[in-house]
Amino acid sequence: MATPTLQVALDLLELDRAVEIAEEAVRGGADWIEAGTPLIKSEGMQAVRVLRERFPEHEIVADMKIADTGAVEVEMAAKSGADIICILADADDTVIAEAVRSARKYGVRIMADLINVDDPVTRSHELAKLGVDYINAHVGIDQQMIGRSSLALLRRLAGEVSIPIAVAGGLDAETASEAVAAGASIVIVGGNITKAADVTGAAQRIRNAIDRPEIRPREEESQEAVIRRLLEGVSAPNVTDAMHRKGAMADLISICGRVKAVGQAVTVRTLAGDWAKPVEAIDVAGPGDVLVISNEGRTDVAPWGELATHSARNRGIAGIVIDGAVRDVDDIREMKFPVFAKATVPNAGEPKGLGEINTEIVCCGQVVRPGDWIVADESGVVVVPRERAYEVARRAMEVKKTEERIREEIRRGRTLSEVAELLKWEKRR
Ligand SMILES: O=C(CO)[C@H](O)[C@H](O)COP(=O)(O)O
Repeated sequence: MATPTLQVALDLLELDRAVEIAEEAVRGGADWIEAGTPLIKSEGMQAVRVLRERFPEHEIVADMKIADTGAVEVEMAAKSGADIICILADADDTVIAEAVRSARKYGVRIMADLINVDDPVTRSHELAKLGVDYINAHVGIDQQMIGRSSLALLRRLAGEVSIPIAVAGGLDAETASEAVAAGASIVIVGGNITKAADVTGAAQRIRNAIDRPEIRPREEESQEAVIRRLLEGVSAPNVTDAMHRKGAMADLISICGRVKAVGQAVTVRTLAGDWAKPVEAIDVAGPGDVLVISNEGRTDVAPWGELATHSARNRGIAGIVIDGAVRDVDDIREMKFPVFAKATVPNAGEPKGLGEINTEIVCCGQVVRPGDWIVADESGVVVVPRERAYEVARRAMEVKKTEERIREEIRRGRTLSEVAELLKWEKRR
């Protein structure tokens, strides 16, 4: 078997950063360098020209995702220095044929990207007949976030397609290894190299994995377990970033400081100071749940205190969120239990039993339904609608990874404004 090719996809907006990351990735063993679609949209063909100039010995891939005017776009990329140019596999045959004719004229190759193609096997046969050089079994970044897998797509194609197959979409060292074992000759990796603080190390790990592919048995994980694992690995700010700055509850503080709670909501609506329903909800909730209590936003009377916290902890409850006040703060702090409240106040109310458990509530400005996911840490509390939990958890993890590289660049001496090119990206109107 020929050595698989490792292609690093530079899906950034800033050319200087992209070049620096490419240099580090090449040191880690990347063979081909891709000007990713966002980079091309941000910097135009200059991105391809600069990469060509800086990496004369490497193949440069221009991920144009061509949908129309195949000849013109191939010509642009070829004249800028690309060796391989990407086209959408579901572009019309007229576009593909023109792109291929143009590619032959300029001595470059065409890679067809199967993103969103309904019948990838039939389309791959057609593309091969049209003269395309490579097929890319690609699951796009947004599609990955809802759980679609590039490996599953690759496995449908393996053995069916006569031209070399590339694979792309959320690959890491483990899945890259599986991709080679499943028949990929080109492994395309974006975020899991380019977002790493140590880009060279990340590329090296993937290089080793594809040079010596091995399949390790995977443990099946339920979707709920995946969501929990991902959310436990990110912060509340990562989560609201992933939700376009939505979902954060207002005015809450962490009573015990640096603690974290992740879990599905058991909701409680109670009347000011009536602590019967909050305490009954401890018995309704299971291990790993978060009690979210709406107390009419009142901060002059506490429906929660030390004994309730003790009981919740015994039951394995992950945390408590109260649209109101708590008391016995010194004891709760000793327990280091995740309690988030608006205020502290010494007086309790009475257990009258008014209110309800597990209905939709509004807590600190956010609608919370039973089963919605809660992520709470020292920055505050975020609600994730249960039907979007998997996607948001995946996106939050991507936010965290992106920050890892930015943090590294700041550590090396750039300002945040420089890294993000804030002046360039100020909104014009
Ligand atoms: O073409 C792309 C997105 O449309 C990406 O370059 C491709 O998906 C590889 O990046 P990642 O490994 O982060 O998925």
